[in-house]
Amino acid sequence: MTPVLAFLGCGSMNGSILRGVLASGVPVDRVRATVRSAESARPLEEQTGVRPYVTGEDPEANRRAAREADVVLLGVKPVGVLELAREIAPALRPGTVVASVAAGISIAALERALPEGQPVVRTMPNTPSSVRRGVVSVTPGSATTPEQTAAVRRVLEAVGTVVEVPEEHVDAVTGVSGSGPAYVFLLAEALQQAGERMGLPADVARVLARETVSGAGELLRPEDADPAALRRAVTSPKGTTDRAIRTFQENGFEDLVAAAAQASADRSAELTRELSGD
Ligand SMILES: NC(=O)C1=CN([C@@H]2O[C@H](COP(=O)(O)OP(=O)(O)OC[C@H]3O[C@@H](n4cnc5c(N)ncnc54)[C@H](O)[C@@H]3O)[C@@H](O)[C@H]2O)C=CC1
Ligand SMILES: O=C(O)[C@@H]1CCC=N1
Repeated sequence: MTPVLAFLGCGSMNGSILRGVLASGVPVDRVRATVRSAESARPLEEQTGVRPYVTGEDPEANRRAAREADVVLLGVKPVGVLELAREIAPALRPGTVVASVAAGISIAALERALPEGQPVVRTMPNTPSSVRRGVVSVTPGSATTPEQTAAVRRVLEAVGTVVEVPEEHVDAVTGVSGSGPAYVFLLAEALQQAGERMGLPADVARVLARETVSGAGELLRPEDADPAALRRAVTSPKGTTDRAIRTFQENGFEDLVAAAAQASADRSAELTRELSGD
């Protein structure tokens, strides 16, 4: 039997996982969702068929969804996660697994906010989950059994690739794949701007940039795809790409990407100190 999944706080990230889960064939009646207002509820219901519980109309909304769930996914902004955990604590059954998608909320902090022994899984997903092309890390809590971790893995495997990591690696995962889609979109924006600067009409530059980034992504899709080999296949010796790649490298492209990923990871660690108290 498919477990009942409750998406508490259904914005960008939890909404992406919810959409991916439904696209994988999980029936709507196995899904619960909560949002704050009727304005957010309407588009979610229209797009997914899930009728969310609205916290602004029903103060019991989060507890109601949590009570009905086998797996709860906490999807509010980091600053609200522990408060939400404390709010739903009285409604949880002992075996309900509480998964958090939040940056900066440690397993210890989450466990302190929940009833003793409550199974917890910390995850770091990304938004391509909505089209079932996410990649997500999972880290089980101290009271979480392998079966309970497997239950969360099954939910997330429906929306992408799952890796299990120790908690000390979560900041780095955040720097690479949690924030990573934004780096790729930034590249698409920059390519579009470059096209426009060279005189292309905006609509042409836009389609060239979008299709280049998403088409290149498709080539990377097979498990054995090698980005360096794919790059070499575009790069003729002394040709146009060779000149462009040299320009990237002479201007510190790899170091820039490493610094950006590190900045995301550092912010994740900083959030943990600010919000989790450990
Ligand atoms: N956006 C992303 O690409 C990623 C986000 N995350 C994590 O996901 C979490 C959510 O981030 P986003 O989805 O970007 O933010 P968001 O603002 O789009 O979504 C949060 C949603 O929760 C709702 N909400 C707030 N308080 C609530 C409450 N008490 N009860 C019910 N709903 C409530 C808000 O109205 C909003 O719709 C964060 O903790 C973030 O660290 C993790 C990985 C990637
Ligand atoms: O920007 C953020 O803080 C969240 C976490 C990873 C991606 N988005």
